[in-house]
Amino acid sequence: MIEVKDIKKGFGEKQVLKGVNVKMEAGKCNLIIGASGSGKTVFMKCLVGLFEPDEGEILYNGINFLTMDDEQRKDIRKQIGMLFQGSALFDSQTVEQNIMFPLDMFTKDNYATKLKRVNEVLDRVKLKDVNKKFPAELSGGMKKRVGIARAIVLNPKYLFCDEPNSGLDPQTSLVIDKLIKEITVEYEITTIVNTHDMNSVMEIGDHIIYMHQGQKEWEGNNKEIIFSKNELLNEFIFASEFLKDAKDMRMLEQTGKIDNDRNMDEMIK
Ligand SMILES: Nc1ncnc2c1ncn2[C@@H]1O[C@H](COP(=O)(O)OP(=O)(O)OP(=O)(O)O)[C@@H](O)[C@H]1O
Repeated sequence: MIEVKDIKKGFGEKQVLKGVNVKMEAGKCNLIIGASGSGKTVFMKCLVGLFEPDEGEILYNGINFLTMDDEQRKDIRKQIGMLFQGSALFDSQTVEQNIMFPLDMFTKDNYATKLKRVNEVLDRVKLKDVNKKFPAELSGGMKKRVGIARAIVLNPKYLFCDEPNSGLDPQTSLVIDKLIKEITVEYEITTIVNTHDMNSVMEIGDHIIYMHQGQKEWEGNNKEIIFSKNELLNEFIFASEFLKDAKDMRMLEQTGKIDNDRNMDEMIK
């Protein structure tokens, strides 16, 4: 679990995070949503230690990340897997070398042990016969799977995903979302996803945090978001056709003008 207590972060005069409080539990996909510039990336960067907040606490399983010494921080970093936008694979390295990289960095295992682990995670993300391929030879969806395999190769307790669906078609996005969700549940990972993808919100949003101008404006799950009466959230949602349709459908249902749950269930499945 990650618990964030009242973190604030500014750059010069500009206050970007204005006191964010949130708890993100293990085994759940915690999605950060919000308009461009609302502070999602700054928030994520504070959580992983790329930015130092000006105030507040970030507790990793109860221990404050911000007051840890370098060794303790290194320990936490080992427990963090990261899936970057665009997968961020090393182009000049094979899939196997890409996934082995964190093992080379953080373990003293021999090659055979590392290869066994690489093959285990490749198997988990359902990729076959790609060990010796280079990223350029893979589709966008396959690259994401390699990115996920690399992010989980050290058995992380925490997984950070920055726009995991960027550049993917809707069908491939769905497959990647499901994979992230399955892995989160299976290995009890605390997963944090920064996303603009409203399909993801509905698909894997166990816990959705809506950021507005550096503050947590709303939180809830993918069922609750449909009923939310928060005006700022609704305004944000209504910019997305998909969620707007889902909300409209639910409202029609509630006013008795539609007596069919099936369509709605299909939409929010
Ligand atoms: N290193 C920095 N120095 C100064 N200002 C910054 C820095 N990083 C971010 N900001 C500012 O913080 C604000 C929030 O930026 P952030 O990148 O967190 O937004 P976001 O919600 O992630 O947006 P997007 O969805 O477009 O990625 C912006 O006004 C941005 O200009």
